Amino acid sequence: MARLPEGTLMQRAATGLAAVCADLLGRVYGRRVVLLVGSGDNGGDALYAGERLARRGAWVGAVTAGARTHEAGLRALLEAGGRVVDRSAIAEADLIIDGLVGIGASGALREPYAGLAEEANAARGAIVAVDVPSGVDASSGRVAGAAVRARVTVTMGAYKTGLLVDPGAAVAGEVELVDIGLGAYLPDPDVAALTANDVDDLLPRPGKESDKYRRGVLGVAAGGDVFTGAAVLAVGGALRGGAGMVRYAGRRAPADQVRAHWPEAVVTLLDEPSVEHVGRVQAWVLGPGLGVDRWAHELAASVLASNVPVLIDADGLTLVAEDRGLLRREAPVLITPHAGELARLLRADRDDIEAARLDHVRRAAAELGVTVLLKGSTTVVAEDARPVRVNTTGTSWLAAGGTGDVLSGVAGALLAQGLSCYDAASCGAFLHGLAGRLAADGAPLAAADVAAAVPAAIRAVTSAGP
Ligand SMILES: NC(=O)C1=CN([C@@H]2O[C@H](COP(=O)(O)OP(=O)(O)OC[C@H]3O[C@@H](n4cnc5c(N)ncnc54)[C@H](O)[C@@H]3O)[C@@H](O)[C@H]2O)[C@H](O)CC1
Ligand SMILES: [K+]
Repeated sequence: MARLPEGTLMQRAATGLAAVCADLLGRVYGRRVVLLVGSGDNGGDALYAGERLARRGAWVGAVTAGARTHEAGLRALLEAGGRVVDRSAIAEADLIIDGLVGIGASGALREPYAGLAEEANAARGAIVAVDVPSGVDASSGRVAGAAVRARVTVTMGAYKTGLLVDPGAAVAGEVELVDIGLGAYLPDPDVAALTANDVDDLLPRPGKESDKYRRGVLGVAAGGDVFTGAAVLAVGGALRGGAGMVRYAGRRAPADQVRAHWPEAVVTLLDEPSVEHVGRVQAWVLGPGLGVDRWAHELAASVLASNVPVLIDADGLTLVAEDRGLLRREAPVLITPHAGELARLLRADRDDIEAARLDHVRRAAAELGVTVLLKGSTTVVAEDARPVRVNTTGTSWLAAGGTGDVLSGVAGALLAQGLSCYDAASCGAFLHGLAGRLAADGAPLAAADVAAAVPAAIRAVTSAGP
């Protein structure tokens, strides 16, 4: 990389930051801006942005929180007409710029930083965080104590992992990237996010020589006498996810429901808990609504005895948590737990998993020797020796019963079409999240709407262009 004069990167960062703040304020002249300034370069960014806003006529006050303050930045602010103020100014601000700490932070915010973060959160002014909201660990999204809750985070050079993964993502607000000319030098090589173009490249498409068998046949072993709907939703996801054919295998009640909803599916009514006579499939989805009784356990063992990839979800995960030996097989396994299910599998605490999702998803992949898709407000996919893929689509409206069953069907269909567990899981999560957004469009959705919106999501990634 060519050498840049000292301070150039910070000037670029401050210019981008000031532009976002000015946009948010609408009119800059006469508005009150308070800077929370820590002792490092994060505070420097805030001071130089404050200088720019002061030159445009804003009243700018800096609350200096650290033992030291970025000297040149403070001088620039004072020369532009800004001032140092005490913390009582926070409550009256139209805009608060959080420059307490950035990527140089370690551990929970100490005082007076923690108290300042709380005061800013309680104030009426919008908060713009510099690089990351202070209190969020930039490399993992962990929040160990107090954290700033930003309206917008202006991040420098590259998206930090902590802005994509909860709980960090939840307090980052809208994330604006400022290109400071570092290109691809900053991103964490252990974390990646698929773009629409990546998904477009990975998605299997039927060719001239395709027929329903060659496109990929998915087996679905799901649903029981209690949860018949899970079977219907998983099959629906699979049909919309592009499986050439779906073979459903199960008990009477769910089988009747699947037949009624999906005449396209080939239904085998099981008298015995075995899939031996179901016919050839290229992958299985095992578990949604299956139950956890002896019959379900035997059916799970029969599916896992096959030599094709298996996606395990919901009750299937409870069964393998009780009998981890079921996971010992040659063919690949993809598990799709939420935090509670992963807690049972790892004999860990659910809250610990929620607080450090990246660490736990990596640990699960390594310890269990399978691909892991951890569901939640940010879905993450891990496989040993690969970067964790963080899903960037999705919406809070997807937190609704049955949406996980649809995801199983979509990702299972991609497995049956020949994608690896890693790609099927991450493309499945991407499409499912996008389908959720399209289906919700700002209002509640039902899981069946998500399955119905999967083709529109596929069309959207296809037309995203290079
Ligand atoms: N890296 C780049 O190319 C650019 C970075 N920019 C900005 O600079 C910050 C990183 O600055 P740095 O000085 O390294 O660290 P911080 O300002 O994040 O914080 C260090 C400072 O804070 C104290 N501290 C650490 N942890 C805590 C804590 N838990 N509680 C209280 N105080 C804490 C520590 O003692 C240090 O004094 C980066 O984020 C960008 O904003 C520029 O944009 C230019 C390019
Ligand atoms: K910050």
